[in-house]
Amino acid sequence: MIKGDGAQDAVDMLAEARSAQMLSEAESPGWIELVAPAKVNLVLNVGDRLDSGYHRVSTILHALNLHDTVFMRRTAAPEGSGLSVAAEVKGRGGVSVPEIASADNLAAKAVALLARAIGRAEDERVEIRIDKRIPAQAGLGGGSSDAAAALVGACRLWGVDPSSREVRDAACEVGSDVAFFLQGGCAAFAGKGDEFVRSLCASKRPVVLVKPERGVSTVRAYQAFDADPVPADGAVEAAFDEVGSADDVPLFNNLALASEGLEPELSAVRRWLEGRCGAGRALLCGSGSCTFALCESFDEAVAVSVEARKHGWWSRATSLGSLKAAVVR
Ligand SMILES: C[C@](O)(CO)[C@H](O)COP(=O)(O)OP(=O)(O)OC[C@H]1O[C@@H](n2ccc(N)nc2=O)[C@H](O)[C@@H]1O
Ligand SMILES: Nc1ncnc2c1ncn2[C@@H]1O[C@H](COP(=O)(O)OP(=O)(O)OP(=O)(O)O)[C@@H](O)[C@H]1O
Repeated sequence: MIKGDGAQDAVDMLAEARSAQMLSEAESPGWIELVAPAKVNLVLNVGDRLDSGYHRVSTILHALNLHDTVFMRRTAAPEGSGLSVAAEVKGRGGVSVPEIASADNLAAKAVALLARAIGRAEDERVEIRIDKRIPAQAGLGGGSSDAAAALVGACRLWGVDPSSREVRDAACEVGSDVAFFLQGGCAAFAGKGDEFVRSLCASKRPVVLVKPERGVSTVRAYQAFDADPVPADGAVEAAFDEVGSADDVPLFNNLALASEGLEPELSAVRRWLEGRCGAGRALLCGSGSCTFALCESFDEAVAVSVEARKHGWWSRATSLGSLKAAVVR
């Protein structure tokens, strides 16, 4: 639900109070707290469709300081009951969360996959609680980041090495963006988006995020791309191979046109942001429906965000950062 400025402030304050309550809960024995950052794709260069149905991509992803918070603990379960994983999601800071059944939650799926991969057969219950500040179906990778954080959390609870092959394989099986969140900062990935190529020097640049109410399904965006593919240009390929710093990456996303075709409001958001932050500074986040724009200062990002909310759009001022899925407490 989109709210006006005053209502938004009240919701933010209430969310912080509730969050503090959850933190003290997490401080009780057995709970660990993890950070699960959002991402943007500075470059998303979609190529051929592979036999697997996935597309070959070259992408440069960057973590944001906007993040979900994931709480986890394990408790004993009756003998013979095996492993059960329960995940619960609560929207924070004005983010409304779709109904996600525990078994469908990407964080719960990731933990179950890892247990299978390492042959863990204890009778136990793993509980996951997610404070969600990253909107869903936004192209910000929220579900994927929660999954990466849950993998890191399970490693801590079970004494598993988070850099092990089993963790990497479980990440790739859950989704193509998950591997990035284990890496964090700014990094180039290839394959279906899950093959690490190299790290780039991360930026701290302020950004503003703007999302219309409706989301975009990633599957539908790639289908629309196939119906009318947009080729990458040579300069983008060179940047993918050579640029060393996030601040020097030229923004590019050849999936954006397909998403804009599915959701015409996305072009309006992009044009509106270009008018405020400058041409070439605004880009769709992955498959959308969120668009980000690079700003000169945090003050500018806040001012644009306040304006965007007046249009009924969800918006946040944040910045690029070096976060990755990690235990914080
Ligand atoms: C748009 C991006 O977010 C950019 O980082 C990713 O490419 C998508 O990442 P994701 O949400 O983790 O996507 P996945 O859960 O792996 O895939 C969802 C669906 O998107 C399509 N998909 C995804 C990645 C890819 N390289 N090619 C695809 O065609 C497939 O139809 C797939 O079934
Ligand atoms: N923990 C989770 N958080 C958010 N969505 C989840 C989660 N687990 C499962 N989902 C499902 O995944 C769908 C996509 O959610 P997500 O927020 O990751 O989208 P996205 O930002 O477009 O992803 P991406 O950028 O990786 O394409 C949601 O519609 C929801 O049904």
